[in-house]
Amino acid sequence: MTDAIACTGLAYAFGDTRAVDGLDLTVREGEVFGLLGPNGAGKTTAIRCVTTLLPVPPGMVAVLGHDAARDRMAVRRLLGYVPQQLSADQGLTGRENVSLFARVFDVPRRERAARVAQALAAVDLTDAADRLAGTYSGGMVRRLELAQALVSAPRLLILDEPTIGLDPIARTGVWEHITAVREATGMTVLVTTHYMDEADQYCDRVGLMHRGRIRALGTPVELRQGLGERRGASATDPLPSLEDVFRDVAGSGLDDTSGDFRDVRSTRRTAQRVG
Ligand SMILES: Nc1ncnc2c1ncn2[C@@H]1O[C@H](COP(=O)(O)OP(=O)(O)OP(=O)(O)O)[C@@H](O)[C@H]1O
Repeated sequence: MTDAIACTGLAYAFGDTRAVDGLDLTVREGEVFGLLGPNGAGKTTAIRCVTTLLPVPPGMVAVLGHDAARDRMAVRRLLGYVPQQLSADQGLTGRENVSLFARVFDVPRRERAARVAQALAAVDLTDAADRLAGTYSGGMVRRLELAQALVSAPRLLILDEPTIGLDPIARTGVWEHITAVREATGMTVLVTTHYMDEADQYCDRVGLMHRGRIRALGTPVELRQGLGERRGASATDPLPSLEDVFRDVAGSGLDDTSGDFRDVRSTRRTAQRVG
């Protein structure tokens, strides 16, 4: 089976900052894969390389068998992307927002209305579809963005911190919709999150990224058992949490020196606008 994403020695630098530094990563078709890591680990940069928004040399990134450098348009057609920054226009209704994406992604004119309605229904926004997005709650806005990404029926859905700034109930709502769409369509989902409990509950596999590379990879249970064994825990001891694994891998990455001004500013701005 072709992998949904294959990154081989992926590297990307902003000046002297090596944001992604030799990333090897395979995401299998049909799985929900969580990319975790402290602020500044390189998650968003890696995602932007996969989505072709940042240019990479041939051979570093393939999406469903298409090289991101050689076959950029094919890659773009296969994926739906919900960035950290909000992409919905608050002056348009939910339906208008999704229709705009349908046009941009060349959904055939005859099918457009039905596909827009289907995408809105998939995220439970049918009743609110004709209200201005500016009147939506934070959770509804995130679901609307999910509908925008789904309307082109992508085979790979990429979500950068889809639940940031949401309350626990809205977070659960977003995840339940992601899970339901994945089950209905079999699409692959790559998601970044800082919420370890979400990764533990909803991701089939997770990769912990630190300083531009994957430092641990596996199912949440495998990673938690692995840490338990390294600590010499007995079979009856409770498993360490995914957060313990994260601290073990990222170590100093979780102290006050992780990330920089830009990271804090962008995270706050996103959280404020969603919340
Ligand atoms: N446009 C840019 N210009 C300069 N440096 C950048 C730019 N984008 C990212 N960086 C730097 O690259 C590194 C990786 O950033 P990136 O946003 O990929 O991390 P991240 O893991 O997504 O972080 P977060 O969890 O805060 O979103 C950081 O040191 C960041 O400051």
